[in-house]
Amino acid sequence: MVLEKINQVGDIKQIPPEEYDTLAEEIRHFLVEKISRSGGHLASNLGVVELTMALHLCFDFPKDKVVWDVGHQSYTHKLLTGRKSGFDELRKYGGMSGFPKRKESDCDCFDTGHSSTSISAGIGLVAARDLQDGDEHVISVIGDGALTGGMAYEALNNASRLKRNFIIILNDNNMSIAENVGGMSEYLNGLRTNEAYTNFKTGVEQSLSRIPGGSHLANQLKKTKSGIKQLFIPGMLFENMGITYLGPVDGHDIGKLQDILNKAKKVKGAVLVHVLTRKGNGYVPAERHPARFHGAEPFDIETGLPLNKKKKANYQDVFSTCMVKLGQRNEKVVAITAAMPDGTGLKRFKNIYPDRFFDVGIAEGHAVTFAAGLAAGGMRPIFAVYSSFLQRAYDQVLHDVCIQNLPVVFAIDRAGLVGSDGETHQGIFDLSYLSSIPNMHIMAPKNKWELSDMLKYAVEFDGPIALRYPRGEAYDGLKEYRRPVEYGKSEVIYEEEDIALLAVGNMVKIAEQVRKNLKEIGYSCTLVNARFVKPIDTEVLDMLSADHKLLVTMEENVRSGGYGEKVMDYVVEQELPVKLLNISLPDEYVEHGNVALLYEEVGIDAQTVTKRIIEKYITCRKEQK
Ligand SMILES: Cc1ncc(C[n+]2csc(CCOP(=O)(O)OP(=O)(O)O)c2C)c(N)n1
Ligand SMILES: CC(=O)[C@@H](O)[C@H](O)COP(=O)(O)O
Ligand SMILES: [Mg+2]
Repeated sequence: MVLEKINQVGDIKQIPPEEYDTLAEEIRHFLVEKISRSGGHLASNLGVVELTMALHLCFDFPKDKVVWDVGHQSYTHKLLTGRKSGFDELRKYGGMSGFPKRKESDCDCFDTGHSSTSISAGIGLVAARDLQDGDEHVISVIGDGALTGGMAYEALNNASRLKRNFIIILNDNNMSIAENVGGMSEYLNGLRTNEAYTNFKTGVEQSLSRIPGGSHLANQLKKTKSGIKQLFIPGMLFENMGITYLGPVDGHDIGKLQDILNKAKKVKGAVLVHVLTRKGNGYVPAERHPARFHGAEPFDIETGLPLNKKKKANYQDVFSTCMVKLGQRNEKVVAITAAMPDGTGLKRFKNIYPDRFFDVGIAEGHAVTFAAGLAAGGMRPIFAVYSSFLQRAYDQVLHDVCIQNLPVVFAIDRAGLVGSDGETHQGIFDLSYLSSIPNMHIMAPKNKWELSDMLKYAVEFDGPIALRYPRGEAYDGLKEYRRPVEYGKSEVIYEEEDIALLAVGNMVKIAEQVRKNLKEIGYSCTLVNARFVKPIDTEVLDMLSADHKLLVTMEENVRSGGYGEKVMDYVVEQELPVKLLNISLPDEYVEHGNVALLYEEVGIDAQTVTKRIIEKYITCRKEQK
């Protein structure tokens, strides 16, 4: 086994070139085998095996720096930098992250997770290097999908001013998670597929070189600003911006990759190396279904089918069905995604109403302002977006939607702990960052029927409104509690005395279990489904504080700026005679791991909450005596 010889960074340089192909094959085999058990980002990683090997052959890590955009494709890099054994605990709590982490290795120079940051970070590393007279190479590896994100353009705009070497590798597999979209994708398609053009260009160059003075003419033409230059230089867009373009090159040919990277090293200023790869390369199911194998659940290697059969509908399935119905009922309804049509459940809407569906690319900020424009133009836009990805559109939500009080619906998916993707992807801040914005309204459904009811309510609502729901299986309990959604009103599910649990969204399910535990040991306990986080239901707080000793707020969001703090503000301001317990996440980042385990870690599982309530209740009683 060649892979056995790879135990630390630099080991690949001892491997003879004739063994490179075998090593690539073994790495693929290793990745498929490990990810089939742990789950993870398979297709993107299989696509960059040779590219990563070439990088490690041409550069010296950790002295040289590579920034992986999104970072979901960094598995081979981890493998080549002494982290082989980490794959047994990949994405598990306490185990190796699925993304680059500075704390994991000195070969990871910059943490990523959200898209389109690598060129900015790379330029920062270059500036730091130059200010300190360093001589290391800085390389940013960005995918064609990530190149749809606005930050990447802002960074390219800046990169043109660089005087010293900075290498941008465009890993173009002609795919985002789903099909890639937009003008840049079209442009890259032109560069990658226009073989006739490439042949024509070479032909013209060769013909010129045969006539006296022809080579000189060819070189002169390359230097002009004229349109004829197009005949010689692909990647004109980058060239015209002052960024040298090299390629396209076959990203599965290690020799060619080494040649082009060695050329790129010598360029003064920013250079973009256009590398063509195939997502899922070498594993047939992933080649055929790159979207399904983008972020794969554990699967059977032979068939490629998931090992765990889905038993119940996900929130995303429920959302998908509701969207189709809403689209049918109201032709003003339009749906927007920022490159996540599959994950958010908008694919069916896209297929049925293609004209009212917009995939804007990995461009959350643009998506929000685009939605604002649609709303200002009389449509009812629903932007389905992961909680953590909406973080980067804060100003657009405030400046473009909320100041104008426009009726945009934010369907905030993956709200709460998402699990294996870890700290960059946990959706635990949205209640805080949205609720500080005037005019914004926020709801959270307790179960799948309420998601549907809230979505209908939101589409009719005249102003900005968000509903947040978690990743995965939709709760199908409490079916009989389905009173109509009313502005700012919560829903009292069980009414007793002493302790009142006020739970937000999916925490209602946990609160049910907590209530059961408390009742088993003799406590009397009310359960309220908060429904609205903004505005909070003050009437229910007035009512509960009259005949309860303790109000317990429960939410899957950080404490600062969350529901519990809003309740506390009100209770304190009104001097209500009741004690409070705030169950929320600590103001910290939560690492990767199984969600049930993370619940225990952060103390929002039913058992821990029950224990904390009993302790608090006992203290309250003592104080009252
Ligand atoms: C801000 C943000 N939005 C959405 C995502 C989800 N996401 C992760 S990878 C990806 C597609 C990236 O495509 P590309 O850069 O081409 O990489 P590939 O998977 O094709 O290698 C998306 C949309 C993200 N990580 N960050
Ligand atoms: C890397 C990335 O940002 C996405 O691929 C993310 O991992 C998707 O997560 P879901 O599996 O929750 O759709
Ligand atoms: Mg891609």
